Amino acid sequence: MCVGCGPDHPTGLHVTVTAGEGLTVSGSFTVTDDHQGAPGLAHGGILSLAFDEVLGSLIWLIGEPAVTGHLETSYRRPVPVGTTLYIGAAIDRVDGRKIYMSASGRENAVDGPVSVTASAVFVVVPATHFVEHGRAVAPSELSEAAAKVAEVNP
Ligand SMILES: CCCCC/C=C\C/C=C\C/C=C\C/C=C\CCCC(=O)SCCNC(=O)CCNC(=O)[C@H](O)C(C)(C)COP(=O)(O)OP(=O)(O)OC[C@H]1O[C@@H](n2cnc3c(N)ncnc32)[C@H](O)[C@@H]1OP(=O)(O)O
Repeated sequence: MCVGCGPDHPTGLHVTVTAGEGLTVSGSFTVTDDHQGAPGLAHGGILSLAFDEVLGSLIWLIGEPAVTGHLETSYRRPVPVGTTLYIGAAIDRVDGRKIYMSASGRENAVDGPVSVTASAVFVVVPATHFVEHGRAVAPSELSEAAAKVAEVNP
């Protein structure tokens, strides 16, 4: 039910992500009427969510739980409803618990015009972060997340 990636979320972004070379991932999502801000255009906050999701996926490559500390988004072109945004993201450097990342999103093709760029600092946290700070969750929810780590990064 993740609003970014959950396949069963009725109005979520349904972002899909694939690991690339080195510490990179590529993701995509299609902007629907559920993601609209101004008539016919994607809401900027929704686009920011898409970047949080794709950037967040990078943590599965290094196998350490981390959360978004800082996320900065630049909107360079309006993104019409119906667009598929192709987002490439990379870990630029790691400094202690801080993971510096960047990403860019292109319109309708991996080499399409750049619509949005973003940079972020994720901060590594203990796995207990999610148990201590979240609402009570069924153990299966956490084990499904842990299984996702194993699937990507055996
Ligand atoms: C491998 C096993 C995995 C098992 C996992 C199990 C379950 C996982 C379950 C689910 C995960 C699944 C998916 C997640 C995917 C998508 C979600 C997208 C990501 C998000 O949507 S996630 C939600 C939004 N996010 C938050 O909800 C964060 C709230 N916040 C905090 O929880 C704290 O605020 C925290 C932890 C950030 C820091 O707190 P803290 O006390 O631990 O850290 P501290 O202050 O000691 O800082 C240590 C160093 O980070 C620097 N630093 C700190 N804050 C910074 C900032 N904001 N910007 C830049 N740098 C910052 C300091 O400057 C210092 O740097 P230095 O060491 O150089 O001095």
